[in-house]
Amino acid sequence: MKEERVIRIGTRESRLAMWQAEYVARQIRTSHPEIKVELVPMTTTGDKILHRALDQVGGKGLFVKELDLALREKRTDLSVHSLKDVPMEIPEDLPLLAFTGREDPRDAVIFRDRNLKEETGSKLRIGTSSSRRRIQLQELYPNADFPLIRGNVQTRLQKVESGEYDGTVLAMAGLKRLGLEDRADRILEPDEMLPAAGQGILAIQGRAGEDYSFLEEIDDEDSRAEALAERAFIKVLQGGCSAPSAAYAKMDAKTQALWLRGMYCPQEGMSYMKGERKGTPDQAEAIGKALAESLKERYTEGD
Ligand SMILES: NCc1[nH]cc(CCC(=O)O)c1CC(=O)O
Repeated sequence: MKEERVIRIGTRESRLAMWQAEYVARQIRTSHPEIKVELVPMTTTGDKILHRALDQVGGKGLFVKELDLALREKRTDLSVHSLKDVPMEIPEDLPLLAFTGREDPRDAVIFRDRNLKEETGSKLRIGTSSSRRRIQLQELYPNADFPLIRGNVQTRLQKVESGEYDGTVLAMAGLKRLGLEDRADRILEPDEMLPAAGQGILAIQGRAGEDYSFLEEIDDEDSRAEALAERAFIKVLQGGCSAPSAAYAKMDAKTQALWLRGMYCPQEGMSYMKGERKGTPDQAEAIGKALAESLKERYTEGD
């Protein structure tokens, strides 16, 4: 008798991370009913340190280290991540194998009271821990304060509900996955708030040199091109890891052109610059690099 293949998926324990891992598990089971898929939930260092901005305690890598170790020790076979939390440098032995179809890439503002969304001139307290969100929010709510807020999606929503903050910003992708999209009081279009690289896409990571052909049905070509362009852009600009940056690429379904928009700001407090560039999906990384270089150049020329 053929032995049953078991695939164990490592995931963070938050409700959002668990939903995402279960989503990938379901997709594998659907396209490969012969495979048994199990989740292996883990607490990561990033989840334990809740009182400081991530920028200050080591960045995105904190959410990934424990999952990487589990893959290397073969306690798991795959990790599922929100691509936006995956560092730009990936260890060679643990490649990203597949990218899921993109969920809503936009951000949304959630207010204590829905009417506050019109109060663009008021001194609101809008909690965020992301410099990308903060510097773009400043344009929309110029008189607001942006105190630090940490915790998972539900915790942040509770902190707004309790009145600790007047509002916060969350990704639509997370809200939708958790069935909380009703909470979005003001959805921000990419022109108003350029998303983080990878926002809305799930990345599936595994060990180099193993057979992961069962992921073929999951891997989404458009997401892959968008992810590569966005991440190539950020990689060029990542001098200090706390530099605010944003990148959003979109495959045009009709023309099959790949559009990339990016934001560059060398350091919070300095002015930022946005630009865009178009190409074909096979040029994804080149487009990202080229846009980053050109924004850098324009910036230093004082344009
Ligand atoms: N930093 C936490 C995080 N990582 C990914 C998402 C949303 C889901 C996604 O982008 O796919 C969130 C929550 C948020 O920023 O609101």
